[in-house]
Amino acid sequence: MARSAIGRLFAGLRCLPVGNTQLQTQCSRWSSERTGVEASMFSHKPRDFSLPNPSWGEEMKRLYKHYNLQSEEAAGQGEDGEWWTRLPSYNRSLKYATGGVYLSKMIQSKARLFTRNIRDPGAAFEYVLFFRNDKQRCLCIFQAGHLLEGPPGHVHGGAIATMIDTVTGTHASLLSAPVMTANLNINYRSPIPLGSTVLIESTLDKEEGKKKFISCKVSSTDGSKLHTEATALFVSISVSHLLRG
Ligand SMILES: CCCCCCCC(=O)SCCNC(=O)CCNC(=O)[C@H](O)C(C)(C)COP(=O)(O)OP(=O)(O)OC[C@H]1O[C@@H](n2cnc3c(N)ncnc32)[C@H](O)[C@@H]1OP(=O)(O)O
Repeated sequence: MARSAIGRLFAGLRCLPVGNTQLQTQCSRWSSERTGVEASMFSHKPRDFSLPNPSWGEEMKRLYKHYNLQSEEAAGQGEDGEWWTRLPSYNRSLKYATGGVYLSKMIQSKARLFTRNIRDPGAAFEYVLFFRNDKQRCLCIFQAGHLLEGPPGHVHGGAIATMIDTVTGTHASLLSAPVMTANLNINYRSPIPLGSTVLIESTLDKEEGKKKFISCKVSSTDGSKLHTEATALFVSISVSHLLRG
């Protein structure tokens, strides 16, 4: 399938070197023309926010180790797709992919990904995403920081929606970037305690032309409690759609 230029650029962004050969192999399939894009995007090596930091609690670290070990083992064996692959995560997009002919140069240079713009580690969104190609599933380990409070002691519904959009949006982007969220339906079943770690899992339900239907659930790490359920629709867009403003 032909990829749009901006699709290749998004793919290039996702495929920055992370020391994971499996991911790089996979990425080179997603983006056959990434050479040159990586080097020109950043003047220095960007921080990968999906790596552990001192704010991570025991449960976050335990789950990260569990899935990352599979990711590393798979990379070592040169296997592709049958294991979880950790997805790196950066806090900025390409300046010409931030969209909008009305953006000033100042705003373009300061634009940062919403979920990765708090300097204080652990204060807001701490998360790491893994992808399993054969099962078409994304899994996110999410630790909700103190700045995400909604009801006392619990996570804000908008913050939960943000994470669901992030996980399902990343999932849809892996299928065919670039995409935009057209519809997001959320059922909040039980509150998420602030500071806790939860699992967010997404599954591809079906693809229809430009449309990707993805479902998602947020649950406690032992699987005993369902916090949130959602369905999302993503629509593939063209370069001109982002540049329209
Ligand atoms: C790294 C972190 C990843 C995070 C990911 C975050 C992603 C986001 O949050 S994106 C920001 C929020 N989303 C937006 O701002 C999108 C605003 N909406 C739009 O730009 C457009 O309406 C857009 C792109 C969704 C669809 O427009 P367009 O490309 O013209 O598609 P269009 O031709 O109208 O529709 C295509 C198909 O989708 C369907 N569709 C479009 N919107 C909807 C909708 N809201 N509900 C149901 N179906 C819809 C149409 O019916 C059509 O179906 P079919 O092909 O069967 O006839």
